[in-house]
Amino acid sequence: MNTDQIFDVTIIGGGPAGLFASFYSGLRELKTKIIEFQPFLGGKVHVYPEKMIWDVGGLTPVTGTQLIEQVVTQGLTFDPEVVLGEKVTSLSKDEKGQFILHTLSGEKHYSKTVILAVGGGILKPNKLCIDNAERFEQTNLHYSVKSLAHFKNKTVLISGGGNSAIDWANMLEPIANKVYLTYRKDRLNGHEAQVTQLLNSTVDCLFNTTIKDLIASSDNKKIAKVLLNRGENDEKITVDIDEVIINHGYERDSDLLKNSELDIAMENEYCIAGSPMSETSIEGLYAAGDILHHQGKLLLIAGAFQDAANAVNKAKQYITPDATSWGMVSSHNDLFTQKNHEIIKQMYTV
Ligand SMILES: Cc1cc2nc3c(=O)[nH]c(=O)nc-3n(C[C@H](O)[C@H](O)[C@H](O)COP(=O)(O)OP(=O)(O)OC[C@H]3O[C@@H](n4cnc5c(N)ncnc54)[C@H](O)[C@@H]3O)c2cc1C
Repeated sequence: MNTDQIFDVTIIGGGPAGLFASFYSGLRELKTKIIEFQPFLGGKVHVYPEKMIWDVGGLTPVTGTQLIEQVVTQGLTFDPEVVLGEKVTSLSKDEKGQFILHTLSGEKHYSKTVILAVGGGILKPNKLCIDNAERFEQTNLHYSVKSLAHFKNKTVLISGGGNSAIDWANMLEPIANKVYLTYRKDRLNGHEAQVTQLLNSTVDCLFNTTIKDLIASSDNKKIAKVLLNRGENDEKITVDIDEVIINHGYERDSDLLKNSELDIAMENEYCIAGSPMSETSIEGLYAAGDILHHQGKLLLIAGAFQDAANAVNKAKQYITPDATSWGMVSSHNDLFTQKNHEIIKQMYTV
């Protein structure tokens, strides 16, 4: 990879916002690069691959996995350069006003404009604070649910009392043999309807308990039992389990914004204070998706798409001031003539 090339637009983050920005940037005929920390594209949706998503306009309910497939395919329509497994650590501008993106690997990337689509930063699940717990991560200790089928007819213990833990408990209840929920407090901390559903279900809620120890199977490969402590008297409870799911929230790595020498106006510790047109306080630097706050913000994937298109349109006009303020709609856009031709041919070829 030649990182000396100057791109028109470099998008940091390959979630829904970054991928739609990539598609739209291609539609506006901008030379585009995406840099993503994870070894895969799709962003935070990977946290909930099997959940149903209903509120993306024009899509009947899709699973997280199906949405990822769609946004990745769309995002790659115009063959952007994609750099995976790379963390952008800071941003600066050179004397010509071009952006330099500094990365953890030491590579530098150069761009006329940058779109920050970094969501809430790099998400790392808070791990279970038990010595050597990580050895079970290859077998039956999970920090997310990748496949509901994996838990079919199993005895599952979920640790956590927030929305995600409650959600997984409700989703796994009809599939698993038995679901336990351990939570350190005496009351759950989730949406009312979901909490009511959980409390009226067969899920066994073990309030005021915390995981004290993981007891291994005889071959030492899996967790066989979980030892819980209850309340101030340290009452001990042992639960036989097949699978353990930990949902203790996420640590956010937002080093990029903290380390950058550009004075990017922030709304709070995590969100960029931008305009409804996705502009930031820095010329040529735009933002889209969860990272961006503005007056008309819709904190949904649907809102991320609008931010992304606005960011690209602004980038286009920054580079070419007399360019139109938005791109030609796709149904009339000549860019798609060849692609449409191929699709129609496939549709009508028996
Ligand atoms: C459990 C759950 C359920 C949800 N359900 C829905 C729903 O039903 N409908 C809905 O509309 N929304 C839902 N959301 C919210 C939705 O997932 C987010 O709004 C959406 O993912 C935001 O997209 P994004 O591209 O802004 O950020 P993200 O999806 O967070 O993507 C940001 C990407 O940037 C990368 N990145 C961050 N920092 C760097 C860096 N320094 N260098 C390189 N890469 C970096 C990250 O690795 C990540 O891949 C849900 C969220 C959760 C957690």
